[in-house]
Amino acid sequence: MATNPEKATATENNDHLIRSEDSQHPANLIPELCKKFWYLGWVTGTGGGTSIRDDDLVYLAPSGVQKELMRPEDIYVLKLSEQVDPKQRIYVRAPAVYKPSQCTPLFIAAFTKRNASCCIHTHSQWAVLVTLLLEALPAPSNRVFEINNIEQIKGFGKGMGKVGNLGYHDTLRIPVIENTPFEEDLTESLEEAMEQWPDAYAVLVRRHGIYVWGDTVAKAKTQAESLDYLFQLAVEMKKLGLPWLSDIA
Ligand SMILES: CSCCC(=O)C(=O)COP(=O)(O)O
Ligand SMILES: [Zn+2]
Repeated sequence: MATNPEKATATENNDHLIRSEDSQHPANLIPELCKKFWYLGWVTGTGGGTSIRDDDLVYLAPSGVQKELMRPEDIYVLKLSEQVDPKQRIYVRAPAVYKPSQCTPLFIAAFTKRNASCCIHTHSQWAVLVTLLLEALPAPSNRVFEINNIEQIKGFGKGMGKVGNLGYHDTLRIPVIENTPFEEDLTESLEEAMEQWPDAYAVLVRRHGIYVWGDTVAKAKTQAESLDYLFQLAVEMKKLGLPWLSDIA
């Protein structure tokens, strides 16, 4: 069932939460990152977005805005510990003119279920193409992207809370969930995929894009970049008739 959020209000203005001279402050970093992601084709036409958690505070973009043109004053802030009902979010800072991102429950899932500090949602065409290539396969192969023996796989951690990164010969697996008409209705299947694939740092959404998270903003960003590289490579490999999995020792 769609739970399209209405305009959110905060009890107090709390503008100090989004005003900082520090370029690394989430309210400055989210617009900065989204600008970079727009140039990569990840947040085209208002799609996609990024959220950052700093301890209990979660920083979110508004819904339906040009993500590359956002400013710190457009950013929503909520306290994770204050959320009781997902349909009645409590914001500690909310811009008057917008609604919060439809991706809010999905970002929150990455923070609560994975203890992530950053979650990036892209509408990258490479991610979408990979889900389309997988769609043609029989179940359950159509529900996971797998690739091995490619150097860029080393860019991924072994799993949240685990030490070290994947090795060159390891197989990187990214689960795929089916799209829904409303973004927030993806939450249940995203959470199920997180349960089923505890070491995954990302979930692909068929014909839609991807959610990628990390223990830090830098890890979420570099993993999103590594994935996009691998998806582009995978599409080109498919065109050349090359397999994504190989048994090179
Ligand atoms: C053309 S974007 C449709 C909604 C979507 O998939 C998305 O990622 C953006 O949601 P938001 O509410 O953050 O604008
Ligand atoms: Zn989306």
